Amino acid sequence: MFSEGARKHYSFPGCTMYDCIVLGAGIQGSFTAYHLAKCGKKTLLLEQFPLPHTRGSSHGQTRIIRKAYPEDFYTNMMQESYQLWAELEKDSGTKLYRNTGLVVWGPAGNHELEKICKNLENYQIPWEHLSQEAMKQKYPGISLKPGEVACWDTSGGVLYADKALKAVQECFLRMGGTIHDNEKVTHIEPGPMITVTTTTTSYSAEKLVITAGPWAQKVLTPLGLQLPLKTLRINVCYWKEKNPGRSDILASSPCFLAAVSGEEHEIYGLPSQEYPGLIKICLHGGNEAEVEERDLVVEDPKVKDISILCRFISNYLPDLHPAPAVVEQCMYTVTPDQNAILDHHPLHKNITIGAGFSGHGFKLSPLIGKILSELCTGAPPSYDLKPFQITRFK
Ligand SMILES: Cc1cc2nc3c(=O)[nH]c(=O)nc-3n(C[C@H](O)[C@H](O)[C@H](O)COP(=O)(O)OP(=O)(O)OC[C@H]3O[C@@H](n4cnc5c(N)ncnc54)[C@H](O)[C@@H]3O)c2cc1C
Ligand SMILES: O=C(O)[C@@H]1CCCCN1
Repeated sequence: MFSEGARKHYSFPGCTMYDCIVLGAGIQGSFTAYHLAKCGKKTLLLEQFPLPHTRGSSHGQTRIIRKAYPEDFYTNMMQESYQLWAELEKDSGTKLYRNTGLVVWGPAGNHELEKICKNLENYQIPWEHLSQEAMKQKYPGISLKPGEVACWDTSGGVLYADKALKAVQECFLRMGGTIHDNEKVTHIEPGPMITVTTTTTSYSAEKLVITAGPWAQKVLTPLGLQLPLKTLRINVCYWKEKNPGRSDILASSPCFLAAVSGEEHEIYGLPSQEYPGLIKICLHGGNEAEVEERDLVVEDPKVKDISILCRFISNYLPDLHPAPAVVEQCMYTVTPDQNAILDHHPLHKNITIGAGFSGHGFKLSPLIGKILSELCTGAPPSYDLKPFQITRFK
């Protein structure tokens, strides 16, 4: 180990030293690097692709933000996450959040829906119960079925995802951080001083954080760690009005989550943003796919996501064409319980891992970055991390 003074001057030939290296400049790695730089750590953020890119999980213009969660720890964490988003808006001078409200609907008595309402109530977050009739008044374009009810989370809305990623990376650079993009990490040599080799050169650091998104398992296998992560290819679908400008679905749509009876997966939607005249509605799920091979669709998909969505549109949003107008792709990395992994490598304690955000990690990312930076520097964690520990998997 080097003393603080020695460290400033020491470097292996061709091997620059940092306090911390963060592998992966998606939203989680970028926020981790930002928090590390905020703590005064000399931090390098490494990214395999030229930035910005669309091959991982953090691209695109929009993501849902909400406090409505069935798990109370998420509702609790979202309170601070909203504050951190507001701080980033202020620091970057960029608007990143649009408050549209969020509707969650499902059959009356649905267990998850009841837990959501209970959490909003317990945390004193303004919310409303909406009957089928009340929904018809508020959102005539959404047609609930008899026996279905909704919960209205007033804090819900849209995060401008690509602007957020750019903003956090710019703030990190302004604090003295370093980003090297177009530079893939090809080897990690663990030890008290970790050596990270890339396609360009080598670096060393006392601490490493791995936030590799759908590449996480590929990075962790050579480090002797197998995690129960699955990578899913998600079809991001945009839908058009049958009579453009005639219904008010595009103008007044909230964000929504729907638990449809008889369907295994949730469906979600966001107001029109990316493509004028189109609204984004997707399945919270997809088919397993290797991240590098996601464009090579060879077999019949197990999850018939597009047909499920077409059926849903016909039943619930009859003013829209029941066939997608645009389909794009994104990747989920899911764990068996859909909670992320935020933990140290079991053998190499100076390596911290953030993985498996299971399709809902964007809204939490300012806080995830803070938690990963705490794990990395050895500061006491701000939250109980039991739901995120590796040891929960047998
Ligand atoms: C369709 C879709 C909809 C979603 N909707 C929502 C939503 O509404 N609300 C919400 O909160 N969340 C949502 N999410 C989830 C959220 O977007 C993800 O949880 C989040 O983006 C994950 O970020 P990440 O940094 O872990 O992964 P990524 O963004 O994939 O970042 C990982 C990075 O690591 C880099 N990398 C990997 N290996 C290497 C290597 N060897 N060397 C260098 N770099 C490497 C990759 O290139 C990549 O840039 C959604 C996700 C998808 C796909
Ligand atoms: O994180 C969210 O709020 C949504 C829920 C549905 C799937 C996509 N992500």
